[in-house]
Amino acid sequence: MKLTVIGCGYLGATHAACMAELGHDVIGMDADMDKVHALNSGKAPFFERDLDVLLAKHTATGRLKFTTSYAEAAAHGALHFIGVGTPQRAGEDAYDLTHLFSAVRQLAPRLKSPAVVAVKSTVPVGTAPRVVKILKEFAPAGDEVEVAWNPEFLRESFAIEDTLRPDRLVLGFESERSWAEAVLRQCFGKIIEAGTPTIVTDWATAELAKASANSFLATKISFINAMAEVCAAAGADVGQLADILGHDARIGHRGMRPGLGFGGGCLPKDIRGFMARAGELGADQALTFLREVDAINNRQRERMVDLAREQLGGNLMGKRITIWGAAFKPNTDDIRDSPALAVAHKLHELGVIVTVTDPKALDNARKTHPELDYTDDPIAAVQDADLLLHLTEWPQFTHIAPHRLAHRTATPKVIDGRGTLDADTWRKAGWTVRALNRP
Ligand SMILES: NC(=O)c1ccc[n+]([C@@H]2O[C@H](COP(=O)([O-])OP(=O)(O)OC[C@H]3O[C@@H](n4cnc5c(N)ncnc54)[C@H](O)[C@@H]3O)[C@@H](O)[C@H]2O)c1
Ligand SMILES: O=c1ccn([C@@H]2O[C@H](COP(=O)(O)OP(=O)(O)O[C@H]3O[C@H](CO)[C@@H](O)[C@H](O)[C@H]3O)[C@@H](O)[C@H]2O)c(=O)[nH]1
Repeated sequence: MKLTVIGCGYLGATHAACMAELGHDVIGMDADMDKVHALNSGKAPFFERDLDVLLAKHTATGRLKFTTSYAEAAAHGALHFIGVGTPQRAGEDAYDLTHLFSAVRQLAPRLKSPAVVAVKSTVPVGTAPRVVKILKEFAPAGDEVEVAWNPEFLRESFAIEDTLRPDRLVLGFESERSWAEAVLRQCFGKIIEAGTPTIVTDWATAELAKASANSFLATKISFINAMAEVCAAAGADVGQLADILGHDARIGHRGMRPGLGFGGGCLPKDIRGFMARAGELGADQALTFLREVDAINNRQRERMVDLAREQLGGNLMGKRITIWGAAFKPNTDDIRDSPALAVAHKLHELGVIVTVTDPKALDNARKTHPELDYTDDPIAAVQDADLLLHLTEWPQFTHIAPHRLAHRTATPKVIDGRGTLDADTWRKAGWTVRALNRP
């Protein structure tokens, strides 16, 4: 099939490459010329495992190319996925849908023959009819342009795997057995034939599927972090507690790792956007628990700063703290709402000399946080440090032998914010070890 993907960021570039991998003839369209240039030369403009391999493979075969031109995109085939960003509005909880409506507004006048516009961006429930209204008003093909809602559940760092082998496919349409459904079933044919649960539903349910999935995931993380706070107060071990809970198949071990909490371009803004939308719908009471989920999450960052202060004898001013981690989680260069950088920034504000290291996210971090010091080498980073904070659990950090570090520091003290360092080994290597919310 000939199809396009409009918006080629973390989601869209991955989707475009994976659609080519499925055998489709794909044009990715993005407003950012530098991104398009990188993608056309077979390079991802961000770090996602194996994406470069897929991009190089399919830009070479000619099955995948990228453009900044809406005209070129609109003229290429009849299926247009939209994956532009839907960030949080500055100073508000609600979504900023400017990019989405702008993309639809620019695509619409160029749709001269029947087409399907399949939206993947995460949105507040009730957005689909607003997209339809723009298409009806501006697309020459009018009613022959159908809208499908195809929420995306991929996780960064597993983006290709999650796109090609998703847990489920959700396809939302205005009516049963529409042309749009046939088109999307053809597009995802290989995935559907592989036995992927495929749920065909209405627009609103498809939109809500995404908001509620991310709310559940965020709640699970904040639940275990709330338990961690209680464990800390009661002298219990939250690591063992999480393990015990996870053996109950109804709870499960996944997505319940206690620590510094969630960040990234999705969970934080999606729970806030969901609350804002519920408020508009008069259903705000239903989601007040998400306010607490958000508060528990943000509190872990404050607790980390408090623990750092405590480890430094109550005084942060002028101290040197090294932070392992800038990305919001390992195996990505994404620093959107990164818990590690939030802690780094707060410590800097409190007068600490902060040095940050990360295997992939330093370029991004330097742009948004020029106030911090950076170094590529996690071992050199601890030179003369009064305290080391392990805030993003990259395997590169976990694999460093602590005896190689202790003598470099001013005082060999570490706080593990992700619970993945082997405390015994570190203690044997001469370190004072603390973990967030653990005795
Ligand atoms: N990143 C993820 O893991 C993920 C997973 C599932 C869903 N989502 C959702 O997907 C959407 C995109 O997220 P992302 O992380 O890829 O964001 P991103 O910021 O990485 O990418 C968005 C891209 O859209 C482009 N863009 C913006 N306005 C445009 C326009 N008018 N025309 C063409 N291109 C335009 C930007 O240049 C950028 O490259 C969001 O709604 C997000 O919530 C993201
Ligand atoms: O047990 C856990 C699991 C995750 N996290 C943190 O939670 C955040 C989010 O992690 P993860 O869900 O792996 O990353 P994302 O790539 O943000 O993916 C989420 O957000 C995407 C965008 O909406 C969705 O598509 C995915 O299904 C959803 O998992 C990160 O900061 C993690 O460090 C924890 O603290 N404990």
